[in-house]
Amino acid sequence: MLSKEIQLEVNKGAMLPLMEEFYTIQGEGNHTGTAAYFIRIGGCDVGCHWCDVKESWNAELHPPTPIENIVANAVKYADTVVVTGGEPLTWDMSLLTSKLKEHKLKIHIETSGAYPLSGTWDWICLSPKKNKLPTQTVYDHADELKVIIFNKHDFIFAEEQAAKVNSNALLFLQPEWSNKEDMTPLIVDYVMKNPKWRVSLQTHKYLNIP
Ligand SMILES: C[S@@+](CC[C@H](N)C(=O)[O-])C[C@H]1O[C@@H](n2cnc3c(N)ncnc32)[C@H](O)[C@@H]1O
Ligand SMILES: Nc1nc2[nH]cc(C(=O)O)c2c(=O)[nH]1
Ligand code: SF4
Ligand SMILES: [Mg+2]
Repeated sequence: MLSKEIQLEVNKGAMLPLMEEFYTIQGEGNHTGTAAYFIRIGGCDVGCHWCDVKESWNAELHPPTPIENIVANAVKYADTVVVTGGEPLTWDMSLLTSKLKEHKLKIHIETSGAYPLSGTWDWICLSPKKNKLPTQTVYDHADELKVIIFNKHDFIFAEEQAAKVNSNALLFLQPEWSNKEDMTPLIVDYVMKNPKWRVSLQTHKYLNIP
């Protein structure tokens, strides 16, 4: 149990349950291959059965950390920060993103969109989930839509989500990692037949980097 004072700071977004921070190469989506500092914030109740960071789900396992400390680390490494989780929009991202902007960092988010958009972002990657569909604000502001393909039905879900996202969003299909041998060939065929989509791979896993 957090003390009342700390809980209030977390509610404001002045402290956040930090799981890990690491400097690496963005492995997925439009910015694949580019250096970025990742900030992984704990807490997610979406419950994807194939989630590759289930350790992030329980926010209580991750220490409430002042955003000043998070920002002080980020500025040492890169000019681009990727905020991920867990589900970062569980929390109010306004204070974190305004502090990062004071240091002129480019700020990207990886989100399921399950909660309303908070914070100010240079790039929003929306990866929608069937269990808890995105809120309208995230569909409206997403820069890229990245749908995970675990089975054939997910192509139908991908088209439904593409119809909901704003018309400027870039469209990506990404194989679910444990099923990639079966799904990647289907994605390749699909993108050749439907070239508005692009292939996204989790390249950091092939490179054995975080
Ligand atoms: C771990 S999530 C954290 C951010 C946010 N909760 C979300 O789902 O977008 C980061 C990205 O990894 C993707 N992802 C998670 N598990 C995956 C898996 N097993 N295979 C492929 N992509 C996965 C998510 O869809 C999301 O795009
Ligand atoms: N290298 C690398 N790229 C990523 N892109 C999105 C990630 C995430 O977990 O949000 C991720 C990650 O965990 N590692
Ligand atoms: S929404 Fe993201 S963090 Fe949450 S369970 Fe799904 S993939 Fe994992
Ligand atoms: Mg990841």
